[in-house]
Amino acid sequence: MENLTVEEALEQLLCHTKEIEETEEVSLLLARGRILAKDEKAEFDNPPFDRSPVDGYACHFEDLSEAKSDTPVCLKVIEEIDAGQYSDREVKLGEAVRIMTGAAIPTGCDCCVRQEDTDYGEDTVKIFKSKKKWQDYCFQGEDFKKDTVLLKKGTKIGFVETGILASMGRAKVLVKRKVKAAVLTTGDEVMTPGQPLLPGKIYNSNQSLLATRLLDFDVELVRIDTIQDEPQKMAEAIKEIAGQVDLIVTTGAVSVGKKDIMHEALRLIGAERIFWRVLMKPGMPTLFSVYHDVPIVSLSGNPFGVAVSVDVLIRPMLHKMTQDETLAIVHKKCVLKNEFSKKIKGRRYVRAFVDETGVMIPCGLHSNGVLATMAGCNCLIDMQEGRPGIHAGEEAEVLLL
Ligand SMILES: Nc1nc2c(c(=O)[nH]1)N[C@H]1C(S)=C(S)[C@@H](COP(=O)(O)OP(=O)(O)OC[C@H]3O[C@@H](n4cnc5c(N)ncnc54)[C@H](O)[C@@H]3O)O[C@H]1N2
Ligand code: MOO
Repeated sequence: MENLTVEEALEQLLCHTKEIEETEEVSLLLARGRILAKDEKAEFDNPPFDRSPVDGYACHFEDLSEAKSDTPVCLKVIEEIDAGQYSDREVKLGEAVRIMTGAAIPTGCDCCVRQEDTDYGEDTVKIFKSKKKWQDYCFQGEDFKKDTVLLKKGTKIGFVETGILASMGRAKVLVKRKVKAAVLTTGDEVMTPGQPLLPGKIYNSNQSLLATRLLDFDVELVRIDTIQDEPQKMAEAIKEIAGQVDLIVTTGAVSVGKKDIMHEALRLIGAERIFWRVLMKPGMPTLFSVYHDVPIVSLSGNPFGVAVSVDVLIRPMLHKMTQDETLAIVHKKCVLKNEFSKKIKGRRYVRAFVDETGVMIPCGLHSNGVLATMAGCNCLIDMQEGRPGIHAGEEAEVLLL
């Protein structure tokens, strides 16, 4: 297949993408960003006991009905219970316990009084304020009740979820295994940053850009490499890594030049060629193949093409593999704040910045080989074919990055 629309290309990409079924247990502090592999149900009430929300005294509300600042009620203090301690003693009418925030309230008590409303007494205490039944009193299970599903399978674990899991007593958590991917860039003209630049060369920006974006999507990068522009070398690299990954992404060498070696490399290993060329700018010459059930997405070499294709084409595949809802593409309609006067021949993605006031296209060059003007951008404007440019005040379809 050739010259597919973005939607047709996505259909093919997703048709060759499988959900990851394997799970693994990870310790809670390493669970950030992972996807829960099963529902997490509470095995006990939390808190597991009635507790005091104040530093003060626990007692019977009935005893305090007449308590006022000028006519305090005096109660006998029978015990002190600090947080972490537990008492079996029953508190009777006329009695109180000294209690600290978070400590278990003993039986008999039905309210707590903050110490500022007392004389801080040790053996007896004067209380200057009346209370309602269960006032300043936290019940067992007010956070969660035994047998309640607190987190559903498929939830992405963030700081709140790790807190909830910890309060459930989990030291380890069952999560989906991460997607494993390899990033292979081509180009005899590219050099690894950090070396002095030689004539005719440029630095390899695709590798870092792509690897970082895949890390944003919580992908485990099993191999990141630069391969010479020789079909045999690329063929070997793909063969070597295919058994260890769920996805291979390459950049460059997919067009029609003499050194566009991806076509030959994939032929050499007998990969099934699914499609070539997607009707979009940038990223038009994208080539998609499958080798031993592993999808290989070969993106064009232009860095802006890579930046667009990783979100437009690869992100939906990762969404399917992980079922991570945060990877679902979000489209929004926004008002354009400035002008993009180029006539749109085919479908085009334009770098832009969106906020609550609208969407703004950066000035400077918008060529597919130009990455620098994308700095600070947080979205792409999805411009449909045939649109005669787009003007300030018009509505634009935005894809959030
Ligand atoms: N005669 C034709 N020429 C071209 C066509 C065409 O249809 N007929 N299509 C053009 C389009 S559109 C694109 S996109 C490019 C795609 O070419 P490739 O995907 O084969 O990519 P390369 O030629 O390898 O590289 C393109 C461009 O990007 C630079 N590049 C490559 N890799 C990196 C990297 N890792 N880091 C930074 N920059 C990289 C490379 O030096 C080139 O400048 O083909 C057009 N030509
Ligand atoms: O499709 Mo290419 O990335 O237009 O320049």
